[in-house]
Amino acid sequence: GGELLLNIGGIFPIHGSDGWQGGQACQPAAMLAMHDVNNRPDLLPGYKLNLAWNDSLCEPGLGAAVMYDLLYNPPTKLMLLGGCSTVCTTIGEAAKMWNLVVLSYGSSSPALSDRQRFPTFFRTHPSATVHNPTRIRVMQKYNWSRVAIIQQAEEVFISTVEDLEVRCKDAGIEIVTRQSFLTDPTDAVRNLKRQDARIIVGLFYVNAARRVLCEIYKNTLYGKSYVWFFIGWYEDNWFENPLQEENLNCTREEMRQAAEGHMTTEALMWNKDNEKTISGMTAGDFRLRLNQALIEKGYENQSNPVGYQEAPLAYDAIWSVALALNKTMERLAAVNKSIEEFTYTNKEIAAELYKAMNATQFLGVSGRVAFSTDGDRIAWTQIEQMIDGRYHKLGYFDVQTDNLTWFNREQWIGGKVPQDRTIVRRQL
Ligand SMILES: CC1(C)CO[C@@H](CC(=O)O)CN1
Repeated sequence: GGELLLNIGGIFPIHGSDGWQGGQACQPAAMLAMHDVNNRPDLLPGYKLNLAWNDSLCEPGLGAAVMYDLLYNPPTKLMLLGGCSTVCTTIGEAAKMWNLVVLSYGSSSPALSDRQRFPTFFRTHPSATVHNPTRIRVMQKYNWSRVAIIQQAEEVFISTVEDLEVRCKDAGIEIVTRQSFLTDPTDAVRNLKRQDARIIVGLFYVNAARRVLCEIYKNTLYGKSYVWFFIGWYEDNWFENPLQEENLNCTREEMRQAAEGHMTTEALMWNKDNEKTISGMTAGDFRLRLNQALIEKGYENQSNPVGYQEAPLAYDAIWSVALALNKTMERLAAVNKSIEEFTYTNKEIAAELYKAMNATQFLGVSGRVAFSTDGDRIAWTQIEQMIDGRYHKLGYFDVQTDNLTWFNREQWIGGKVPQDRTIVRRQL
């Protein structure tokens, strides 16, 4: 009691049906962090962090209205917390008019790495381009220098492929063909077959992935001569889901056959379970507390809510805000200034808040939290392979140290690594 409040605004995608409703698990995770940072006597002494938030439904227009409501109503907010990519591209571009740092726990769009458009934007959620150095590293491990790409025509995948093309060129890896489709992948997959593609990177949302997989089966673009790279954040049994409802004319067994052996890449969002983090919790401890919080919110099976996977990113986002505010208050005190002087036109304090956020470095429940100069989360990735219908961890990759941890668990049909092209044997 009696402490002054440090106010921040929050925008969470909770309801709605478009995009990602990750606020369902991320808002409860953020509240756990609010409780924890406010119970730390060494953080924000004399103050309490206060989060005023509302639901964006992952709709940019509504997200903008929520932001205006937060900014045009007292008290002054020191920073904004954002959710999905579509909302953050709106909020992130507008925030500079109020000199506000925006920190997102749930946006993967590569477009958000543009410091010209988003000068004060940071994210604890890595960009979708985080997969690309990992894909290249695995290709190099198996000497694959001739690959193909197939993607859904969505902004996030278009900009991810552009980044992948640049990296392939730098690595001397030839892209024999790049196929894209809007909703029906039939022609795109058939063209892959025609071009004799063997090592193929596929970028699409999970419902499109099921359609691609069925086409893979029908074109026999699977088995010992092919390697597919899919995205790793689909739900585990994603290819056994409602095949009838999406009028896929492949049986469960055919989908399993086509899926056997494919590899996936994804960003690590949960730290190794046994490591103590800045809050004193391990990621395992956090999981238990999150599950309890979700049960209290009425989610009977705690992994039910959207955003469960990303919850550590929201928890660590609040810690990032608290640490940045703490550092800013110390630096202002040293020149006899106070954070209470902050207004939406005070560029000096805004610059201090930006510098503090930019320098963030701590071990959170989502792993090491640090930002690139573009405000992007620097994250580890993990590589898995579908073996006998189940995902097996093959290894981890840390792009910062170019360190690939490999468990040698991969399995190839016939025990031979697939080739990236047809080998023509000269008749002696
Ligand atoms: C890994 C995923 C599902 C990618 O999309 C993010 C949502 C978004 O980018 O809008 C949430 N996390």
